[in-house]
Order: sequence, then C-alpha cells, then structure tokens
Amino acid sequence: MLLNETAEQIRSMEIRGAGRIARSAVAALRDHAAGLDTSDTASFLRSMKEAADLLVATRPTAVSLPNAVQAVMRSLEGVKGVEEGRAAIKAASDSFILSSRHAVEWIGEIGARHISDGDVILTHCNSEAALSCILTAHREGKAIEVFATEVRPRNQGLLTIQALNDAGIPTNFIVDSAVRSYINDVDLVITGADAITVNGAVVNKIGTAQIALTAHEARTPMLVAAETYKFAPRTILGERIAIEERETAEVLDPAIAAGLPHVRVRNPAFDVTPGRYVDLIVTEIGAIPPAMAYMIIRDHLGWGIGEFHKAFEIDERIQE
Ligand SMILES: O=P(O)(O)OC[C@H]1O[C@H](OP(=O)(O)O)[C@H](O)[C@@H]1O
Repeated sequence: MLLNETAEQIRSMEIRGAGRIARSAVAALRDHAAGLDTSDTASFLRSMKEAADLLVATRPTAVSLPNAVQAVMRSLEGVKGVEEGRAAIKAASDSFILSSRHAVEWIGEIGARHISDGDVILTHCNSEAALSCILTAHREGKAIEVFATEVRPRNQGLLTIQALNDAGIPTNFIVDSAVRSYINDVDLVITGADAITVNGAVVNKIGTAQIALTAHEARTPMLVAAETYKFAPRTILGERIAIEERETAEVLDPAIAAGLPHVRVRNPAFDVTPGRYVDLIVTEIGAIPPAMAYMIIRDHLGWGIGEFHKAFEIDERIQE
C-alpha cells in the first residue's frame, strides 16, 4: 500500500490497535523502499527517513509504532547501496510482522493459563492481545463469559463483541459507566496496552484507569496483555508518553457544540493506569509484575541506561 495512504489510515483509525498499527507501518516502509525510484544511496536513505518520520507522527501514544519503525530502520545502518537497503528493510519488516503475530499467539497461550473454567472476564476497547487470551481460553474448552464495554467515543467495543460472538462466547455488552455495577460479577479484567512505562504504568484506551480502580476496590485481578514492543524505552530518561487528544467532533456534534460557547469538549484517547493497580502484564516472553518493566526494556529490548548515554552522546556532554 502507498505510504501516504497507510499514514492517513492510521491517523483516521481505519487501521487501529497498537499491534496492527505497528505491523502496517513496517509493511508501508517495506513497500516504500521497494518502490523508490533511485539508485543514489543518500537519497534512498533520506526518503526512508522521511517515510519513517511521517509514519511515526500519525498517532502519538502507541509506542509500538516508533518501536517497530526504529527496529526496521536500524537495519539500514551500514548498508552500502540501494539494493542492499531495500533487502535489509524487507527482511527486517517481514521478521517484525512475523514475530508480532507470534507474540499475539504466545500472549494468548500464557494469558489463557490465568483464566479458569467458569470465569467471567471484563475487557475494554478492542485489543488483539487481550482477545487472544480470551479466545485461547475458550478454544481450550473453558466455559467463560465476557463483559465488553462500549468504548465511547469510537465504539471499538463493537469490534470486540463481533469477535466474541463469532467465537460463540456468551457476552454482555455494557456502556462504559456500567463497569462498577457489574464488577462484583467479574473474576478477571483483561485489557491491552498502547504503551508501558519503565515504572510499569499502563497507557491504554480512555476509561482503563477507571476500570482498574474499580477492579482494585472490588479485589478483582487486572491483567494487561501486551507485546514487549509496547514497553517504552525512553521513559527511562523521563520522557512522558503523549496522550493523544482527538477531534472533539468524535464526542459532540459540532453543530451542538457551536451553540454552547462556554463548553469546552475534551477528547483524550488514552489514560494512564499506575502499575500498582495492575496484577500482571502478560507478554510473549512471560507474565511479569509491572515492577519488572525495566527488565523488559533493558534485557529484552536492549535499552540499558548505558545505551541511552551512547545514543544521545550524553557521555561527551558530561566530559565537556
Ligand atoms: O495491540 P492491541 O492489543 O490490538 O491493542 C492495544 C490497544 O490499542 C487500542 O488503541 P486504538 O483503538 O488504536 O486507539 C486500544 O487502546 C487497545 O487496548
């Protein structure tokens, strides 16, 4: 697919969900590299960098996007010609897409072990990783029931209930504000994540933090299903995850809003759940407590404090 088309589809949320966004972005980079009409290495590299920047700028919160784009762009380090560059990008993109799909399957396997026969599960938004846990438990023959929220304003809950219905899982569809009313009927909350910080805070669809607090108060365990590429290395340096504020027209009809000059409509797409309200983060390499987020960033993603010093040349500046 054309680069600009993919970028627009991510921006408009035609392509959405942190994992899908990451896979589509690297596929777009691969196709862009394949189609670039140049034999000049410098202009090839420049155009790839522009493409990477365009894709990363489409949505600010899901860290899977810059992590995936960086992983693929890193394959260009040291390439000596355009054909070598195209081949490197293709290999890195294909490998990312494959491992991303495997990760979702592994998360399903591991997450399903935390689901018991007879469990009632509550999920919020539409997460491939969270659904993988639920669908795997169902395939294993566990009799489960699900509460799925509506997810205003974009109603991603409709996608979730479609998938659950297709699988034949008994499902209750509720408005977002009904979570407190049903939490005592729920055994386990499972959501996805768009980003996870070094201190184990989970950035996910708006409403997740309220659900986590409600679950905590009711002593209902909360699981977050997330691939390791949703952990945000730069939060080690104190970089904050930007919370995307989307168009207010998603919340209130502009014609109505125009008649309410004293009303400011707000539309943050995500919120932050502190790690202390999360029991486990299920990744493809195992289920970890949120307090172990730094180990994923350091040992699995390879971003120790030292790497940042190298990457940002902090060492040099310190010596000056
Ligand atoms: O990667 P998977 O697990 O599919 O989704 C992770 C998260 O991405 C989605 O964001 P949006 O709907 O793109 O704003 C939701 O917040 C969901 O929980």
